[in-house]
Parts: sequence; C-alpha cells; structure tokens
Amino acid sequence: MRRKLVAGNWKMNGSLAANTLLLTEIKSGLNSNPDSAICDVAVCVPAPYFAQCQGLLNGAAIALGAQDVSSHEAGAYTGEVSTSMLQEFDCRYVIVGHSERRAYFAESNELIAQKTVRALQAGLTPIVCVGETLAQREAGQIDSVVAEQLNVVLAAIAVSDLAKIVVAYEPVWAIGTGKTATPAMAQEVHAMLRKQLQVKNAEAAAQVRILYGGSMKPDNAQELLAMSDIDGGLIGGAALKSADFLAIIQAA
Ligand SMILES: O=C(CO)COP(=O)(O)O
Repeated sequence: MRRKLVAGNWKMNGSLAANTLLLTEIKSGLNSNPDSAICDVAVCVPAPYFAQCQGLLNGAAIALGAQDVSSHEAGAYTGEVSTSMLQEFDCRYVIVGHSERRAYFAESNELIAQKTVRALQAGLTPIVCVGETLAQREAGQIDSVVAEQLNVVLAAIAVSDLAKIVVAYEPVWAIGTGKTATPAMAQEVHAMLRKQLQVKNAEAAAQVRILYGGSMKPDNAQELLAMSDIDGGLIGGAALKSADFLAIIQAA
C-alpha cells in the first residue's frame, strides 16, 4: 500500500510575511485534524526561503522540498543551488523536470536525468515531472512523449534506486489553467507510467508514488485521488491558500 503524498509547489511566489502566515495556518490546520496524519505532506519553496521555512516547519509533520537543483556537485556554476545546500536546510524532496523548467529554461530529458541521479546520490527524493502539451495530446502523442521523458530518467538510475523516486504526471495544458484531466484520463496515463516502471523492476514499481498535478483543487481532489494509480498530488495555485491545501490533504 502506497502512502499518499500531497506536495505543494509554490513556484516563484511567497514573501517572508506570506510564508509565515501560510505555514502557520497549515500547521495549525494539521494539528487540529488527527486524520490528516495519514498522508505525507511537503512544501517545495523558493530557495531563498529554505532557512525561514526550515524554522517554521521545525517539529511539524510537513517536509521541506526544493523546486529544482543543479546537476553539478559544486563549483563555478553561477546561480545554481547544489544538493548539499538543500541538505543543510533539511530538504527531503526536490522537484526535477517541471514543465516550466522544460519550457522556459530549455531543460532536456538528459539534464533532468542527471539532476535525478544527483538528488538520489545525496539521499534526496526527486519528484520527477512528466507531461504532454495540448498539441502533443491532440496529435495522439501522449504515450510516446511521457514515456520518453520517463525512460531517459529510468535509464540513468540504478534499479536499487527505483523505489526512491516519486513521479508526477502534470499535463502541461492543465497547469494553472483551471482545466483538469478527468480522473479516468489521468489514471490511464498513470497506469501506463506504472507499467513502464515495472519493466525496470516490478517490485519497486509497486512502491513508486505517482502524483497528479494540474489544477488540482479541493473540489476535484477526492475523485482524482480515488484512482488506483494516483498516489497524491503536486499542487500549484491551491498550495498557496491554506484552506485549499488543507482540504486537498484531507481528501488524500
Ligand atoms: O504545476 C503544478 C504543480 O507543480 C500545478 O500547478 P496548478 O495546481 O496551479 O495547476
């Protein structure tokens, strides 16, 4: 049985004041609801706020995560943030290959695979994002695009690391648009991804959590999370509102 994971991706949002308010509200919401301990919760915050959020989350059942990491270990890579820096702030998760990084920062499948390997070497849990654009969906290329994105990562990691990754299926056309994949549409892709993981190792594939992301909200979370291969959510906009984020955790 896979334990569900609800991870917030704050993207480039937040401020010292807003983060304090948001995390204080989420913590008190979780504390007042014993049921919510049944799933894992994480927030992936902008790097400048690691120290602040580490302090705010001290003792809370909410893990800290990053939204990206360098594929390099250390050195002359201006602007990059390394896995060891993430570890110093107790980050447990790191998102790699988000579609916004792929689209706006030209991240390739190969670079994303290198970042995944680097994260695993550091003992971080990579949340590997895959997903097709609307044009690719309409051209009937969902399976080939998403399978290729995952395959390049799978080829780069050791079988013994397979169970340590989290995969997130985020159809690009559903991100920030208010359009959500129907539970059946999402489940179909998740099942396909699970099959692909099984080719590498069946036992580990059964343990890998596959999250859905793309306009997940309190009013659609429950039906999405009820699908057999949807093991949680990667939440953008709704992770910035404590009531919405708590409602999604509750649905999980
Ligand atoms: O990109 C996402 C999470 O990584 C999803 O964003 P939204 O929930 O805002 O659609």
